[in-house]
Amino acid sequence: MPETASIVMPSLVPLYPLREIVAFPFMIFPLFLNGDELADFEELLDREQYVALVRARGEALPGQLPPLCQVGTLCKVDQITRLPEGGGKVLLEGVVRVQVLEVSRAGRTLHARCEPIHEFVEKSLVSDALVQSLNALLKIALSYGRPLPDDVMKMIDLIDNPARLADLVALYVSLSLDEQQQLLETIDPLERLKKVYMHLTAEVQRLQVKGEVQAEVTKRVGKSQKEFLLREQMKQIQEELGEDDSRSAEMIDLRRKIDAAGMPVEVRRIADKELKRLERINPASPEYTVSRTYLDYLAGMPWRVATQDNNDINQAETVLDEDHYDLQKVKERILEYLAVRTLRERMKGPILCFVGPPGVGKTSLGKSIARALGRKFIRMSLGGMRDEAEIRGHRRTYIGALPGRIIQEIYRCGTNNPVFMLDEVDKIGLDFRGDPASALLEVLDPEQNNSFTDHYLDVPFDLSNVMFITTANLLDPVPSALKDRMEVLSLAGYTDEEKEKIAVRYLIPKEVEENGLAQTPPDFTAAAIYKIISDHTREAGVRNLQRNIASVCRKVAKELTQGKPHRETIAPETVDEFLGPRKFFNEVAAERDRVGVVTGLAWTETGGDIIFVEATRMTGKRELILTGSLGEVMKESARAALSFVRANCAEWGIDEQLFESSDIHIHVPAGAIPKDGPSAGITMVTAIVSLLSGRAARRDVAMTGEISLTGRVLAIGGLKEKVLAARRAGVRTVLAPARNRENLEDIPIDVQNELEFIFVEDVREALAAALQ
Ligand SMILES: Nc1ncnc2c1ncn2[C@@H]1O[C@H](COP(=O)(O)OP(=O)(O)OP(=O)(O)O)[C@@H](O)[C@H]1O
Repeated sequence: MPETASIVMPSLVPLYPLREIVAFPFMIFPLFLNGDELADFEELLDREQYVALVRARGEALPGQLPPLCQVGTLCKVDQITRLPEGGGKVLLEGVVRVQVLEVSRAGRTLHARCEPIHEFVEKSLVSDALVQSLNALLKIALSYGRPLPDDVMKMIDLIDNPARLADLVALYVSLSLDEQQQLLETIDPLERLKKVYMHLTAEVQRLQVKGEVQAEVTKRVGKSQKEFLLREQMKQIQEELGEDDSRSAEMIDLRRKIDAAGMPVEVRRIADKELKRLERINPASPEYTVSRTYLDYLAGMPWRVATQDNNDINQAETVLDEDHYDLQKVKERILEYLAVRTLRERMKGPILCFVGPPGVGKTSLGKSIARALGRKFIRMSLGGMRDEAEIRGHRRTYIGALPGRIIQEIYRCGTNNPVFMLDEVDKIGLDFRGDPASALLEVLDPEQNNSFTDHYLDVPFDLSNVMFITTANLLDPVPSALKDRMEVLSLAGYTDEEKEKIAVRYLIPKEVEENGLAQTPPDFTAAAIYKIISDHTREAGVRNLQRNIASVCRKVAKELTQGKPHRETIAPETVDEFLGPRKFFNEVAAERDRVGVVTGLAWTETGGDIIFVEATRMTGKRELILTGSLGEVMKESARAALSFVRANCAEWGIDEQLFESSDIHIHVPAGAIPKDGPSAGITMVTAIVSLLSGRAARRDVAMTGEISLTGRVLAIGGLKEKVLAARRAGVRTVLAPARNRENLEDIPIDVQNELEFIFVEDVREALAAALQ
């Protein structure tokens, strides 16, 4: 590169106006010219080696000089290359700044009288600091992505002349043509260096902001792209590690399931997060199974799957009638319930609760409701449930944790609006592991169950479309908070006649079909059915009746396959033959009347039953002994009975002294079965009076009623069940509280006709009727 000091300027130099660039000293640059321009340029040079390149701020007006700047750069022409497509490339090298003193035109060429601008730089602390700062700043710009060729960077490192450094760096800072020209015109090198420094600082700031914006944009826009890339990379890593494709296939499958599950947004977010976690877990670790099972549950829950309801009430009525005999009141109430549900889209209505002894059709009514509505049916027993987690599930932090039974059943059934029958709400327990009843309340309460949160699932699931129905054998033990939310429908039990009809219309066809006898159905005679009912079953419902019919059918099937003659008719003798000796006897009819033994009527889980209250007396010290698994209430009613008899003993000719010298023992046999309730009061009074007065009690008179200390007889519950039990046991007369007279209408007419009913207000009336 020529040194500026060595240049001897000719008096006139060719001048070439530049429009698109500003030429700087030390700059090596090409100038591309078309054919005409090249011809002009060559004419201009006319064997000269130097040319002054000066910026023109616009086109020349005809006959005038172009508007030229005052400062330009004297350049050396290194090479002219003609290009094949026409025109050419002139390679130039900046030598020195020149001040243009005068311009002259000769034809199409310009010449100028110029003066070189010599720069003298004295090195100083300021110039050193500026050079260093500029160097450092350049490196920062470089780190922000400002492109700078390696050799230029090296060159910059070597230059310690501020004037040259300023000119060189100026070439690599983004500047407008005007800014470049200004720099060219700044003669003081330190001043120029400062300006370059300012421009570079501004550029670094721009780069920094641009970098931040870009990073933000990349973060947002590129997230999915990044995920894609990462996933691809992971796939490659897995392949290299030899992990087979089945895992990625499993993930794809799981993702597809999650996509198809129709989860609410919040749940979807959790599922996606869990899936990402799963992808990172080693499939051999137990954690993998835990996470996988959880995702299976999330994806498998019927978030949006529901069956279409059939709202045709007439059709529902037909289904209920098809499946069940009688039960008019209950069916009527069910239909009303369904009708209201149809009219009101989202009924926050009561939960139906079927109460009654086993085998009266509670479960099968639930099934029929599901069939009528076209919904799926789930049945779940709450009996003996003590742990809240059985309903609400365990948190996933527990090893082997699973959702509660409610969510499990919904998951299994695959729709979010099944008919869900919760059996035995009266048997639900409570202990240190929590209160399942309160968890159940959350499930059943229409106010809260649209966001039921199972501990395992840990996200809310809407149970408000589920139709819950509960069943219980007895209503009393049902927790009152639950009772409040339920509408109770009682199913009391059947008379023998009803049972016979149920057998003929429903149970026998069902069992015949079940046992493969549809082609050759045996004909059960009415007498045979009655025989099964009275000799082989003692129940309020028809469960055992169905079992015995099934047993008969199996035996017929066995004979048929053994090639024995086909039994076309099942007569009472056939029943004897197939089912063996009778299992139940008419205790009451068979027994003789005794002193101190009285027939009572009790209401138990299995319906009504007869009990015997026995009283006996020993010499002693006025002690009352009570045995037979009696509950507290029953014990109290025994004490009240004794007090009443003692207070009024003269009425029945009993010596008061007898109480002073006696211990009285009251026992209620079937001692293993717990008994409770106040309704045996009247029976206890009768047993004590019978014992102490020596008058035998009529065995075929059965009684029920609570007593007050004055002898008033108070109302009791479950009269229908008790009456049916009395009839089964062969009782002829039923003594009941006068206040229960209205319940008589629940009792079938044929039963009413068969039994004598005595409604009493005072226990004395009962004594008169029962004692001989
Ligand atoms: N009124 C009826 N008409 C026709 N079949 C009946 C009737 N009542 C009961 N059944 C039949 O008796 C059988 C037992 O009934 P189900 O299982 O519904 O009793 P449940 O009351 O639910 O007993 P549990 O309390 O033990 O669950 C079923 O096969 C049912 O179809």
